Amino acid sequence: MKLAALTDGTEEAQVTGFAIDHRKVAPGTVFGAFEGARANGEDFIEDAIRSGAIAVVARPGLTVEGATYIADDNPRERFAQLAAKFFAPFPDTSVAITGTNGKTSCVEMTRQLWRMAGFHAASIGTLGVTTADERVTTGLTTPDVVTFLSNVAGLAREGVTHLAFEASSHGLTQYRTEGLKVTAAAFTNLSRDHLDYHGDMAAYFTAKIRLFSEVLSTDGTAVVWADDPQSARVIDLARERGNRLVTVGTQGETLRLVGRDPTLLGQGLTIEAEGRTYTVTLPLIGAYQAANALVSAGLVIATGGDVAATIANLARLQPVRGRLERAVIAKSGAPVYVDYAHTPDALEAAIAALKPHAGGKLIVVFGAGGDRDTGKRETMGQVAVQHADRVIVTDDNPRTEDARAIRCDVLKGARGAEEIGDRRAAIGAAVREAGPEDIVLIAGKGHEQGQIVGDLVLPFDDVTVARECAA
Ligand SMILES: CC(=O)N[C@H]1[C@@H](OP(=O)(O)OP(=O)(O)OC[C@H]2O[C@@H](n3ccc(=O)[nH]c3=O)[C@H](O)[C@@H]2O)O[C@H](CO)[C@@H](O)[C@@H]1O[C@H](C)C(=O)N[C@@H](C)C(=O)N[C@H](CCC(=O)O)C(=O)O
Ligand SMILES: Nc1ncnc2c1ncn2[C@@H]1O[C@H](COP(=O)(O)OP(=O)(O)OP(=O)(O)O)[C@@H](O)[C@H]1O
Repeated sequence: MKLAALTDGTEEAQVTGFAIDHRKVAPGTVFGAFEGARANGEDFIEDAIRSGAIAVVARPGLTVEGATYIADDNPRERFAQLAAKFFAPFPDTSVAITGTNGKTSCVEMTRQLWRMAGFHAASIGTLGVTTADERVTTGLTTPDVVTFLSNVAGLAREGVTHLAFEASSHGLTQYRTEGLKVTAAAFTNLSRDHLDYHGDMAAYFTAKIRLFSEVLSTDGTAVVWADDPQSARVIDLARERGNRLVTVGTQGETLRLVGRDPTLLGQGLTIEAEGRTYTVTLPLIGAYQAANALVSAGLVIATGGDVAATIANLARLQPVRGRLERAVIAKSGAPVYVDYAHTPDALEAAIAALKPHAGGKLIVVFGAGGDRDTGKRETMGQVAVQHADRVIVTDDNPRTEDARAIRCDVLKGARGAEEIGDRRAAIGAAVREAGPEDIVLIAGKGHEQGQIVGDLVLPFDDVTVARECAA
């Protein structure tokens, strides 16, 4: 493709690709030079041109010699728009999910629900680029703009028509997904996070809400978890812009959750929609998984899905990897869950989610990582003993620290807890000793596949180990 086709100019040079890192520039590349948090891409313009860049997108006022200079007050946005023209076409239906928690769960569930409805669907997020056949990790929740747009185009070439992706606040601030038409956007919730990057809550919320104020197509639909205190602002914004609205939750109007009955293995949901009442058994547990399932159903309905069929399909949702994932049912009948919770808040949320489902004891196995925030260890111990009935403190990526010393820190807050350093032995004790009405929670690793000891990553998967212990 000629550069002129992208810029509407007259440049004859052939574009071969896009890059925002000068080390990835090849002959024919359009280079985006942006000021970042750690480095300034403008410092690498000359290197990029030496490597063959034919155009540079950057802020106005620079001296660029030897390549076409595309100056723009918002170079990240301009770069993304040009890259989108280069990489297009994309799937017809692309939806984005933002919020502090629940993004990964929602993209996974939305993809599953679309597939059940017969669409060729994919998702992009923390767990990677996922299709029916494979999952490829990118390392970020919202990949950088070139990785994102090239992957989305690749999915379209494979025949994917429906894409759900996570829009992190970093991704939104850095215009990583610009240029892709977003047909529906969902908001899950807002709580404190990432203030190191955004500065304060107002800036963080502004970053998130850009999904609705600028990224969502003006003829698109806003899907909102209406029970969150910040949802009113998203709803107001959607109304101001004339977007269609789908609201879900106990305060929702499109899908109103009027009943939730936790059982040992799932939860019955009663949902009012379009003047009818539906009941469905969600095979996932915890109030927030019900919330994520409803947001995902909202997205599917927002993109043309049938209301009754979508609600019925909730009964067939598979757990998201490492997110309150039921690994196995112990011989006694006790379900064993694996969750990624590795902070005090997340541990408390995971225990709170499971507690109403347990007729007997809630048994928690967890540890704290080495070479990381030491302050959270005692608090995690406190949270565990306060909310669970039996607590086993074990190892979780001790890294270069003494594993016993880490456990000791956790145990300072966890009076009455047991200590079993070896993670396999700890999981084994919990799984074998759980009674028929009990629930086991193995927290901390979720989808991760290793135990980091020193500089070594020893293969370790909580789900596999739980299954082996239950066999
Ligand atoms: C804070 C942040 O988001 N950083 C990301 C961002 O960096 P930045 O634009 O600030 O880049 P920088 O390192 O200051 O460099 C500026 C520019 O110079 C370029 N450069 C830099 C060095 C060089 O030698 N040559 C060169 O060309 C860089 O490619 C960049 O374009 O752009 C880089 C290239 O795309 C990303 O790799 C980098 O992600 C870092 C590794 C990261 O850890 N990001 C995390 C915080 C993140 O984005 N997380 C979110 C949210 C996760 C969540 O919700 O939990 C996510 O979406 O994953
Ligand atoms: N709707 C929700 N409301 C509150 N907490 C939630 C919700 N969904 C998930 N969580 C909590 O957040 C954790 C992470 O869930 P999930 O991975 O879906 O979120 P995320 O926004 O993608 O976060 P990350 O990018 O860190 O993976 C869960 O283990 C749970 O503790």
